[in-house]
This record gives sequence, C-alpha cells and structure tokens, in this order.
Amino acid sequence: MIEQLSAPTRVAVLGASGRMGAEAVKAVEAASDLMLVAALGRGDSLDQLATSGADIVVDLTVPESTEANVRYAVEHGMHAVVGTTGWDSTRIAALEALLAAHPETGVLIAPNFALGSVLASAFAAKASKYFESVEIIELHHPEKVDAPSGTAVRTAQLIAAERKAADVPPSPDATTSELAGARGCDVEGVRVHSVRLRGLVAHQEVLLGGPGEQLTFRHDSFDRASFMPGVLLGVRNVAAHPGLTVGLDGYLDLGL
Ligand SMILES: NC(=O)c1ccc[n+]([C@@H]2O[C@H](COP(=O)([O-])OP(=O)(O)OC[C@H]3O[C@@H](n4cnc5c(N)ncnc54)[C@H](O)[C@@H]3O)[C@@H](O)[C@H]2O)c1
Ligand SMILES: O=C(O)C1=N[C@H](C(=O)O)CCC1
Repeated sequence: MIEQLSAPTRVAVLGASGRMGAEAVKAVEAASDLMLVAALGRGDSLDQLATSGADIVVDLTVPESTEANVRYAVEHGMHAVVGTTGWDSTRIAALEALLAAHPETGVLIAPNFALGSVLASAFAAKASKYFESVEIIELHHPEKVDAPSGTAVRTAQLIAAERKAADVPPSPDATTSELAGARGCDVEGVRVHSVRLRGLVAHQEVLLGGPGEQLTFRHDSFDRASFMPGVLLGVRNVAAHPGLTVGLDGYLDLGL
C-alpha cells in the first residue's frame, strides 16, 4: 500500500530576527508538518511573502507595522497568525471589513500564545463577577515598547464583559487626589498597572478582592519557549477558522 503524505503547510515569519520571531522560526523549522518558506525582517519587501507561496503568515513585529502586514497577507490569500500588540478597536473593525471581502481567509490575533496565560485570563474573567474589586498588574522585560501589555488589555476587556453581563458595580475606590499614574490606567473600568523590570519576561496578576478575602490569578512566562505551543496551535488551526478570531481561547475548548 502506498502511504499518502500530505504536503507540509508553508509558513512565513515576519519579525524573524526579533525575540519572538527568532523563537517562532526555530519552532516552525522543528515541526515536521510545517515548512518555513520565508523569514523576513524590517526593511524586507512584503512581496517576498507572495513569491514564497506561504499559506500562513506569522506576524511578530511591532505595533506600527502589524496592520499593514496582515492586510497584505489577507489581500494575497494567506491566513495570518498575529502575536503583535496594537490591535485597538479601530484596527479590528478595519480588519473585519477586509475579511468580509475575503471570506475564506482566517486571521488569529492572539495577545498571548502561552496556554497558561490564556487559561488564567479566562478563569479570572469568570471569577471576577463574584468580587467587589478587580485590578491587574502586568510585569514585563524593560525592552517592551508598549504599555499596558496586550494581554492585560485583553484580560481587562474579558473581565469588563463578564462584570457588565452580571451587573457588577465598578470597583470601589475613594481616591480623590493622586500623582499622575499612581492608580495605573483605566481599561474599560479595570485599573491596570505596568511594571518594567530587568530579569522579567512576561507575567501578570489579576487581583480579585472581596470582604476579608483575595483571590489572585498569576501567570509567569519565564522563557519565550512558553509561547511556541500556542503559535503552532494557531498555525495549525487558522485555516479552519475563517474570519477573525481574537484570543487563542477561540481555538480551545475551555467549556466556560
Ligand atoms: N502574543 C504573544 O504571546 C506575544 C509574546 C511575546 C511578544 N508579543 C508581541 O510580539 C511583538 C514582538 O515582540 P518581540 O519581543 O519579539 O519584539 P522585538 O522588537 O524583539 O521584535 C520585533 C521584530 O520585528 C521587526 N520588524 C519591525 N517591523 C517589521 C516589518 N515591517 N516587517 C518585518 N519585521 C519587522 C523588528 O526589526 C524586530 O526584529 C510585540 O508586539 C510583543 O508585544 C506577543
Ligand atoms: O514581551 C512582550 O512584549 C509580550 N507581549 C505580549 C503582550 O503585550 O501581552 C505578550 C506577553 C509578552
């Protein structure tokens, strides 16, 4: 009997010389069902994506370039797995409009590829409606250019949605005078505090407070290897999920 071997999925990585991109290049190269066909950095022409014949583009670049990169991929019939931050509601709306014109194309925007982080955010959001107070502390390496982290923004949005659906009042806070920034920033009613510290990679705590008790959800990425199973999960599933998916939880069965 002749065994039919399916052709490997052709993957291009954008931001290939960066901290995440370099790790993703190694992960794709090590996967027998995937083939790395392009590894592009700043200044490389996006036309190399089209000529590479990539099926899927992985974007791990910078907030200023990710939108144009994804647009190019979608317009050229390639699915996209995006880890780059900076996808605010305006950009998301524009991408959804673009995808409506390319209904077979899938895009995954994953603020965090670490499975533990995805779970921690989902569990924290579910639990948050049972507590009076919620605040987020995100802690990252000092090379990070954006604050708050994309993960913290996403977590705050999930929390806000759960609390709104359950009619939970805003977290109590009697502050009437403060130094700028002392109370962090406000993401949909959730206070988010950003720490940048040498030695850290990517960490987050969601603090939930009620009378006489506190529940904390903490996740730590000690190494960028933590993100790679999620990157590969995204690459292997994005073609089966046409349209836009925000959050790797969209590809998981969390049963929440
Ligand atoms: N989703 C996740 O799990 C996750 C994890 C870590 C980092 N991130 C995010 O991924 C992004 C990259 O993080 P990093 O730590 O690797 O940053 P980095 O600065 O180390 O890498 C970014 C790379 O992209 C390159 N680049 C810039 N513009 C480009 C373009 N137009 N085309 C190709 N390459 C381009 C830069 O030269 C650099 O090498 C950030 O937005 C970060 O927040 C996401
Ligand atoms: O190192 C970074 O930069 C990270 N960015 C993402 C974020 O902003 O949430 C994910 C964690 C690491």
